[in-house]
Amino acid sequence: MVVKVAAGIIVRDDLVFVALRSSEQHQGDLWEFPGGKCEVDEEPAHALERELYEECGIEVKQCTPFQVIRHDYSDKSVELHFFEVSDFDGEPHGKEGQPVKWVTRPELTQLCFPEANVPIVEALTQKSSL
Ligand SMILES: Nc1nc2c([nH]c(=O)n2[C@@H]2O[C@H](COP(=O)(O)OP(=O)(O)OP(=O)(O)O)[C@@H](O)[C@H]2O)c(=O)[nH]1
Ligand SMILES: [Mg+2]
Repeated sequence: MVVKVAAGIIVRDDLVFVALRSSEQHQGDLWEFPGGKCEVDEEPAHALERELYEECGIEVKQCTPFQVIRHDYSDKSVELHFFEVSDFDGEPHGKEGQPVKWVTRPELTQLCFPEANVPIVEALTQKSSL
């Protein structure tokens, strides 16, 4: 079974917002682009809006599909729908108590992300992206 996930690359002033996954979560203690699992029959864009409100307290106003990545972890297969979120209401924060930060795109390469995110970090650190 493949788990469908929506995740948001929240961008403002050329900074990107990232959050730390808790140690209890799958791929714990790694940085992530906030988001979560789609519910049954839920469109990824809808899941994105719901999850970013739940986890970061923002209302998405503008988002663009960025990349879809299918990845098999040893314990789980995921299909990650990444979106660029370029406009939103509210100030993103760790609404569930998770550590968060804004980083420059080059700084993304210094952080540990789940394996599935490697192509995303590469795309974001290429000069012409976003
Ligand atoms: N949100 C998010 N999940 C990611 C990323 N990369 C990645 O492999 N995942 C995987 O996608 C899956 C779903 O994410 P999630 O744990 O955030 O789901 P959720 O918010 O619904 O969480 P919950 O099950 O704790 O309620 C996890 O297996 C996680 O390891 C990422 O950048 N952001
Ligand atoms: Mg989540």
